[in-house]
Amino acid sequence: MVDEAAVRAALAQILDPGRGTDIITADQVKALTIRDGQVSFILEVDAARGAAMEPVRAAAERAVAALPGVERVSAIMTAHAVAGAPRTMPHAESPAPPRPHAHSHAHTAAAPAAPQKPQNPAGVKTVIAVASGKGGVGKSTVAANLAVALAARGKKVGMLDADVYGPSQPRMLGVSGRPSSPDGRIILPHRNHGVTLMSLGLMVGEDEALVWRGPMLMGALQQMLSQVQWGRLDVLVVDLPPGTGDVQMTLCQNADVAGAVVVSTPQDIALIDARKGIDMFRKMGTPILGLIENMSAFVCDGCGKVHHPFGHGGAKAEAEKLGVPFLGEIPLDLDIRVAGDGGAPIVVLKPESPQAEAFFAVADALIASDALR
Ligand SMILES: Nc1ncnc2c1ncn2[C@@H]1O[C@H](COP(=O)(O)OP(=O)(O)OP(=O)(O)O)[C@@H](O)[C@H]1O
Repeated sequence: MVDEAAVRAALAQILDPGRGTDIITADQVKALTIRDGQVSFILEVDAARGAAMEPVRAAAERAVAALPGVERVSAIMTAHAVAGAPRTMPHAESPAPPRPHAHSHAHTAAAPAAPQKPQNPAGVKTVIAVASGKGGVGKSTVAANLAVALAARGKKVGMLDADVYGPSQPRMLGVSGRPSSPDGRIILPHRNHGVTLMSLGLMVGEDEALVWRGPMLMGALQQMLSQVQWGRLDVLVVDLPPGTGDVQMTLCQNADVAGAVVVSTPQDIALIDARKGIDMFRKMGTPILGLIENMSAFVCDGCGKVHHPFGHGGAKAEAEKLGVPFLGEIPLDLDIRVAGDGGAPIVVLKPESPQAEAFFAVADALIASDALR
């Protein structure tokens, strides 16, 4: 297994001729992620030298690919924010998305085309990502309730379940069965609770998705973005896998993401991870629409007292510190879990409940933001 130190050591051999130092010393390598032999990172470059840096990016990718235990490398360049400059310089990877059964293929570096702004799927006005730095903080629960709350407010809503390591939206939105494809290319999504849904879980089953390898996952995500007949949508909510990695990058390269909503519990450790997530989106040039504190307060059934099992207010304080909007608190509540796990989110099941109100408040905050105008 390759580790971070080995990857950094390999990258420290790569010189940026423009600066005269190696890319590690120049602190140009960001968001380094290693997962099961798959390495991804961002190479931060000066906007003016973007094209000239492609050989450096390719060399960095090759250096890491040569390390024992590395199966695939994905390095993308981002430019420092300069007014009017492109946000991300996509590399040309797998333009034709493989079918779900396609064999994994080695990643090869290719020269980038002129920087271009990624396009949203046909008919989709706005794409919003729901992310978390850490697993199990309730990101999918929040995404599902947010989607149905936005639909209840009159928006045309789609949900793309890109949580490829544990696609749970079919279960949460009460949908099952493989989507049909009349011509073998266009995929017809399911629809329930006013939300149009597509999930890798519907194509291959929750368990099978777990054993997929990076390139297949990336191809499947591209396929879900481009081949699903989403129809006209005001907003496509994308439920991302936890953490920072390939899926997040692939999404930002393949859609014009209006912004990311980051879900965290009030705990320190979850917040540290949320911070990393926020950092990655910022590096990708994706705006942060706000932070949501999930599992915030717990109202005891017996005594009616409010408890804070994971602490309280951490996300709000963190949002202030990071200068991102705080979108609201969602209580830790048995009904939220039972409803979500049963296929009808609490916003659908008990729309008048205080728990549903909490989700509606977040949806309203988003509707009021620039992203959904
Ligand atoms: N506010 C809440 N109150 C009670 N239970 C919750 C709440 N939020 C989420 N849960 C429950 O916690 C579990 C994990 O939630 P969920 O799957 O949404 O998390 P996740 O962050 O998407 O996880 P993963 O990253 O593993 O996909 C689920 O059983 C869900 O019903």
